[in-house]
Amino acid sequence: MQESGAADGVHGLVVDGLVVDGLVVDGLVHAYAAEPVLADISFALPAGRVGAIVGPSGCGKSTLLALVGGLLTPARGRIAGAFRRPAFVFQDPCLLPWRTARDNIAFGLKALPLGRAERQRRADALREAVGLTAADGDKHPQALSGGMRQRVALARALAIEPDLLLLDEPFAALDVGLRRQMQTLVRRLIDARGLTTLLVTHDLAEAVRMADRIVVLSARPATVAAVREVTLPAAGRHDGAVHAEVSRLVADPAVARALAIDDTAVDLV
Ligand SMILES: Nc1ncnc2c1ncn2[C@@H]1O[C@H](COP(=O)(O)OP(=O)(O)OP(=O)(O)O)[C@@H](O)[C@H]1O
Repeated sequence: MQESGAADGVHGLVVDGLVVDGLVVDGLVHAYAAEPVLADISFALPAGRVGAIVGPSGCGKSTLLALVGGLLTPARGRIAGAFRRPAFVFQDPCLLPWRTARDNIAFGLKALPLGRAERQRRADALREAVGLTAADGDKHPQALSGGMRQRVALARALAIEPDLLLLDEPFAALDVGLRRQMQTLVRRLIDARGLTTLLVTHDLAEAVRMADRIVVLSARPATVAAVREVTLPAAGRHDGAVHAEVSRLVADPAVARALAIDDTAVDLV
């Protein structure tokens, strides 16, 4: 692989003479001090698709996401893609407690050359898109439920019109019913924007519900144990179909080995 277009700030990759459009992670290695975390990570994600990263606890999933989003610098390897504006959503919504929901959503827009009225207009449109009422928009975070706070965090991430969305266990703190609602909502918002998205999750069913491609990491120091396509159409991810797809994945020896799944653990996913 060779990089192209670096001079104009666009980092496409040329593979066999073709420019690859999307995210390419190539031979990534990372360590914290002397502790190796990622040993050799390579995978690609086509533009506009959703990738999920799954793997055993502590294998380096969040570290990989932070590297892709530019929060950390890899010891070796590279990340390529024509992305200029990544946005993160974490498990903790990290809202400013002294600002209303609407102002939290509008916060990132302060960096753009927009007047206050336009910032508020955009924030209101996103507030509505994530299912919050005008009255919710006037509330401070402590007056919102956990699910509502996560909707604000999502709207804030989308407000900057990112070209890469990075989701780190965004629904892990929500109860099951709410998690399903949020998975459906987020996938709909991603599809409407054609937004390239990488999701870290410990939940294989969530990966199947939301992603087009699943990257399975091994235990630390992590390598890529398997990359699997989700074969369900985005519109057909009802519980039965998701369960069947999860069963197919856990029966896959490379996936099962990496996630340390045996027959007795299938019901846990
Ligand atoms: N800032 C840091 N400094 C030192 N070590 C770190 C740091 N962040 C993470 N680690 C260590 O790196 C390893 C990978 O952590 P990371 O959070 O990336 O894994 P993970 O797969 O996302 O974990 P989990 O499934 O538990 O959420 C862990 O051993 C963790 O303790």
